[in-house]
Amino acid sequence: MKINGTPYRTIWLAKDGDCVEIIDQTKLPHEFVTITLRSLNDAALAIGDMWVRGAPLIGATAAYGMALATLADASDAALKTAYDTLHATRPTAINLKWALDEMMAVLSPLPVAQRRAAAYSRAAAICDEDSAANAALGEHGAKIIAEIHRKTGKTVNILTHCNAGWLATVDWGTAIAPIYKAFDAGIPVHVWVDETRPRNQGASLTARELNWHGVPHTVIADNTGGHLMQHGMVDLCIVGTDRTTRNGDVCNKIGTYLKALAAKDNNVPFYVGLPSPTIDWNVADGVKEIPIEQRSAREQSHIFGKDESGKVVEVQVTPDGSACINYGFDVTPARLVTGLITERGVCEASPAGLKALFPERA
Ligand SMILES: CSC[C@@H](O)[C@@H](O)C(=O)COP(=O)(O)O
Repeated sequence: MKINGTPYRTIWLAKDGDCVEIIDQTKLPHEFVTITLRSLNDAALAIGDMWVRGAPLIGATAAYGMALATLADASDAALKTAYDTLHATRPTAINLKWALDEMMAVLSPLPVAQRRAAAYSRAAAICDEDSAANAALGEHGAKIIAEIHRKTGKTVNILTHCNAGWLATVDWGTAIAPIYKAFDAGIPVHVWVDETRPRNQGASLTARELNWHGVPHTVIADNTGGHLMQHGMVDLCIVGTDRTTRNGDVCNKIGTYLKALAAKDNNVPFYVGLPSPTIDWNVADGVKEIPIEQRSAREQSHIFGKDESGKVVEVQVTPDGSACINYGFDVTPARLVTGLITERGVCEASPAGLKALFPERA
């Protein structure tokens, strides 16, 4: 996507052909800074400390992390260390394991001397595949938005949670890709952006990228969505996901479940955008089986923002001594999901729906 007319992806190979460049998302929305990753450990830090985040981008960064590891050592033992190091960074997004497994499947059978070139080639392909899948799911999802506009003749109001735009992927985004495609096709849209405490990915990242693209949007406190839905101010919800089970349960940023409940109560369609590497075919019951990341309590007790002088500062919002807990994700059961928007089309959030689109996985 473009930033002030310049096309960007969220991750790309540096000019030297070895290092990898990323956008430091911890600095957004106030500063645009890129970081050069030079080693396996840099890639692991980038994922763990959320310089990059969002399930597809976590996967792409892990793939390049494996490639960076081969610069130092491409032996079987070194690959295993790289796999384990990267896999331990964040537990919930299945794209991480998917990308690592893809890399291992390509690298393990090769002689050590051929692994480095093969690793860079597969990592680049994973990035291209993610971009293409998201563009395709965007086209499918845009048809849903277009249909609502055809029926109402009015601006389509879409609520989204967290950041599932191009910053969360290699390009295009998942939940936001349909919005970009609809907007670019001239359909009038307006996005309600949940701020998404505690890390504020909505307020800082979704708002930032919608703003870059010129898409009309309004940032709301996380608790506002239900009220808007009761008053007919939301035509549909679209969110992303970090892991969707073969039954269609959707794990996504904490607070997604409450939005799905409110949507159900108000007959607002609730869609989920996802490229197929986000489907965990090994898991059926999302509530029971998906590991939910718990991050530092400091992300709950403190908040970053820009002060009057333009300096970015961190302030404490809770009293000294109050305990905080920070669950990163929750699971929305399939029964609350209207449909899954994938690169192959839209399906019901159910085993049958997913099997129909991905018969080779049945
Ligand atoms: C296209 S991204 C889908 C999800 O990864 C996104 O909605 C999300 O929850 C990201 O969480 P984050 O903790 O910022 O990595």
